[in-house]
Amino acid sequence: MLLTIADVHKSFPGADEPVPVLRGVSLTLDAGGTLALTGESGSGKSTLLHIAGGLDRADSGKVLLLGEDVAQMDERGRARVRRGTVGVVFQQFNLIPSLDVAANIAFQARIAGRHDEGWCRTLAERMGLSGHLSRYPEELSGGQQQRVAIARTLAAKPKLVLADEPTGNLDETTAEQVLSLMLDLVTETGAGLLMVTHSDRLASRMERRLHLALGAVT
Ligand SMILES: Nc1ncnc2c1ncn2[C@@H]1O[C@H](COP(=O)(O)OP(=O)(O)OP(=O)(O)O)[C@@H](O)[C@H]1O
Repeated sequence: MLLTIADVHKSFPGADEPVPVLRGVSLTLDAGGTLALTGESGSGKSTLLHIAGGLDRADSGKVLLLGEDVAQMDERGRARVRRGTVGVVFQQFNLIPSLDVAANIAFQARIAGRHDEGWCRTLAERMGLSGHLSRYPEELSGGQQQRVAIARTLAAKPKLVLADEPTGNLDETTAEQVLSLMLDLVTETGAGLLMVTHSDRLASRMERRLHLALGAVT
């Protein structure tokens, strides 16, 4: 199993007392599997995604990433697991404005020590970015920028891809196209994908779907 989350609880500090955000959430994700996470605004989707990838820590429960319990790790341990296993795609593309497309795509893989020029070229081709490699992010459309962001994440060959509304800033047609590319590539690389989305249509493209309401799976 790639990811196992078992009975995870998480609260954030409130004005008087801690506010529970996740109340005993469990899920599993296989390598090569795709899981959509839906739910109302504030239901805890992003919090769960962050905990799944070791970006934040659960108060209690288990978060097993390839068998290692991330929930019990300190910040250093979680950072090691993140670098080795996890790739994140955000709604805001978060590209580096001073780097061209080729350098943006290679950036995370270089940091992780897993840069592979051939794989970067393949990703750029598959994402329809080959003709834009020496352009800068500000010279690209939103859909192109998000394709760069996805290529950058996949360039580091993550085993778990976490995506927080990755197409939330795109129009519906572009969103569908970008999601198709991401799903193809994730499936081909054998990674698992956990994606937060507000869109029923996009969620229906994933193998499984989990709905959160008030911090619990319904
Ligand atoms: N760092 C934080 N400190 C305090 N409260 C937080 C923090 N992060 C999230 N919350 C609170 O936790 C709740 C769940 O937030 P979360 O972002 O996980 O929801 P979401 O389902 O992803 O919402 P949206 O769809 O609007 O992005 C919200 O009430 C939010 O205000």
